[in-house]
Amino acid sequence: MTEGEHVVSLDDVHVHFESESGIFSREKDVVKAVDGVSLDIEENDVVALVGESGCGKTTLGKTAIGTQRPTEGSIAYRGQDVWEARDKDGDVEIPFERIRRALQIIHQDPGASLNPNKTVLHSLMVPLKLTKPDMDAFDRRERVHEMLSRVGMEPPEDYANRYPHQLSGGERQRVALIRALLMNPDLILADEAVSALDVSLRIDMMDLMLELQDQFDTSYLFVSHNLSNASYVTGKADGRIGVMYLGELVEIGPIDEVIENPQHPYTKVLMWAAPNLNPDAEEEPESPLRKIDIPDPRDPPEGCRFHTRCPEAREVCKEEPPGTDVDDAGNHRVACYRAIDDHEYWESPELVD
Ligand SMILES: Nc1ncnc2c1ncn2[C@@H]1O[C@H](COP(=O)(O)OP(=O)(O)OP(=O)(O)O)[C@@H](O)[C@H]1O
Repeated sequence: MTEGEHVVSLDDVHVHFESESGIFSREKDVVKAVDGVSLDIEENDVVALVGESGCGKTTLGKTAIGTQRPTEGSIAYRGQDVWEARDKDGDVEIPFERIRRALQIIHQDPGASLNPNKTVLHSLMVPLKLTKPDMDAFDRRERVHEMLSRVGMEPPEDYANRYPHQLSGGERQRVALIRALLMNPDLILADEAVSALDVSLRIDMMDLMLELQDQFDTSYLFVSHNLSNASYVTGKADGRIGVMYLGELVEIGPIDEVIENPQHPYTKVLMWAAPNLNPDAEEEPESPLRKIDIPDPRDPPEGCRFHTRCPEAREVCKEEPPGTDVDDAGNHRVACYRAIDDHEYWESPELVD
């Protein structure tokens, strides 16, 4: 990788979905699932995206691994535009096939991505055939057994011969993780990958992912509606947390800074809702939101999208969307006027409903 090239770089990415608004209507509604997000993912990075259901986390994650085409903006893998590679447009330095292997996913429901009619051994041989075509069948089998032992599935010979339905949810998720890792990826999108597991298994799975990160030299993009999980995994890995609201990345920064010094009022709301991150929660039983309902993503509010619910909103927030302000080190970004000391926000009247 030459200097300045990130593993994955999203530049002003928009993903808008069109849908018919009604049976008799010819009008198209547009859902702005992702709206103007820029994000760089580095070597051995851990980034978690958090936010309420429907805020665009999965869509942004899929865009980052090249399975969702942006409607505007670009995504590059090690400097190569992913969709130009896919379309064989211009000078393609990294073929799409290589990019697809480098960018992997594990889903919330690994059962859905494992073939129910194939044994664990069969499913795990597939990536090895692709990445190590010269390896013979005996060595492949050994490698699969070694990986099963590595994730605690002992005896591996037994697990290798099982079908997905003969595994628990946690075991299936481990197989999905091994399968992704055997592709030698540079980035794994873990889309709610631990959400379906019970709490102790969740921690085990997150620990395992981080332990294997060093061995496999990969980065992770975690998508989670649960701020506690996201902060656990990024805290352990010294990673970053990105907060999404209605298609926008409203705050991103190193985990300690975001949790200890949240800048966006929406990040503070998410923390209020995560009791283990907010020791004062018992003293603050009232939700800090002005309104509970999330606005319709087909018709997001003008100005700052959060102004309709924000406890700190002022008249000026109804006008221009706030740009992202960056701290001195340039690594904690927040899209809120409150981050700018001399902004006219501070003179603007409070918003009353
Ligand atoms: N293929 C699609 N066609 C139309 N709309 C879509 C499509 N995929 C997602 N959306 C819409 O885009 C918005 C963002 O969805 P997305 O799944 O990315 O959010 P999310 O934050 O991951 O939510 P969740 O946690 O519920 O999965 C939602 O309003 C969703 O309904």
